[in-house]
Amino acid sequence: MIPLYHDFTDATVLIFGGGSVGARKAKRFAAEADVVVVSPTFDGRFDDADFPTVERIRAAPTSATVADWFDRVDPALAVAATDDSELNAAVAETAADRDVLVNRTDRAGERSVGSVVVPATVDDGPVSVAISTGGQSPALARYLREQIDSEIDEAGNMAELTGRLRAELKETESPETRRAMLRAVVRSPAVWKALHTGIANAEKEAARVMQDHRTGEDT
Ligand SMILES: C[C@@]1(CC(=O)O)c2cc3[nH]c(cc4nc(cc5[nH]c(cc(n2)[C@H]1CCC(=O)O)[C@@](C)(CC(=O)O)[C@@H]5CCC(=O)O)C(CC(=O)O)=C4CCC(=O)O)c(CCC(=O)O)c3CC(=O)O
Ligand SMILES: NC(=O)C1=CN([C@@H]2O[C@H](COP(=O)(O)OP(=O)(O)OC[C@H]3O[C@@H](n4cnc5c(N)ncnc54)[C@H](O)[C@@H]3O)[C@@H](O)[C@H]2O)C=CC1
Repeated sequence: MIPLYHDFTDATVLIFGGGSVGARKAKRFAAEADVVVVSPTFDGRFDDADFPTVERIRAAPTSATVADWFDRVDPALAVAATDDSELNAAVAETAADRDVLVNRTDRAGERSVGSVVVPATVDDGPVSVAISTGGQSPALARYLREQIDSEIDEAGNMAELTGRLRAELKETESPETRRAMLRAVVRSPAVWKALHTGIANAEKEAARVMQDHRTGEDT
């Protein structure tokens, strides 16, 4: 399995199963995609006040009718999240036939081409860290996510700050100098510390680090 980030803007994700797992995946994908959930029953968390907008269709597809739902919805990704492993298998098979990505939630191994796993993720602004245990231990993925979450405080602001500096330095510096300066800024404890007190302070500290670097001083 090779990690990739996939853009789901304007794409549809079709989820079979409206239980707790279907709800978790629906919430995840609704951050970007149009989500359609097909299920005879829906978990209470679909009614939570902060639950994103998803289309709920009350129906119980069978292995014979799964393909009709693919025709109707034309998804970029299908999620098999029912508690019926035969139906989940039919979803995976139909997706494979149509070159549609598939996330099978009731399987940790025996994946086929086009299958994806949903990692545990930490987001901070434009920064996102994804953790997979290769399907071995989702509980560990969750634990590591919690650890990393507290460790990358301010990473989003650091990304925005160095993103801006990077654009500026592209105009003025050689690639070698730019790389050395940006590496120095993201490694500077003083810049990380300054981020906690506001972006303006961090900008000043970064300018100092870059200047020190330009004149060859130790940063
Ligand atoms: C293969 C994968 C397929 C996929 O869903 O993409 C998969 C499969 C299975 N999960 C199972 C169980 C649990 N899953 C979680 C939690 C998460 N599971 C997620 C992903 C994945 N789960 C993919 C692999 C990711 C990887 O590579 O590590 C996370 C990371 C992302 C998300 O789902 O959003 C999310 C944490 C989100 C977060 O908190 O950040 C917990 C922990 C908990 O709930 O506290 C438990 C109970 C403890 C345990 O069993 O470990 C079972 C057994 C079901 C049964 O008992 O029948 C199967 C099927 C099987 O193992 O056969
Ligand atoms: N990947 C993961 O992170 C996890 C995966 N699982 C797996 O996911 C499966 C679902 O787990 P939960 O959501 O907790 O179960 P659940 O029992 O809460 O939900 C199952 C849902 O599937 C629906 N369903 C049943 N037949 C259907 C059909 N023919 N078409 C569409 N929907 C149908 C049910 O109405 C229900 O809403 C479990 O069987 C388990 O194997 C469980 C825990 C975590």
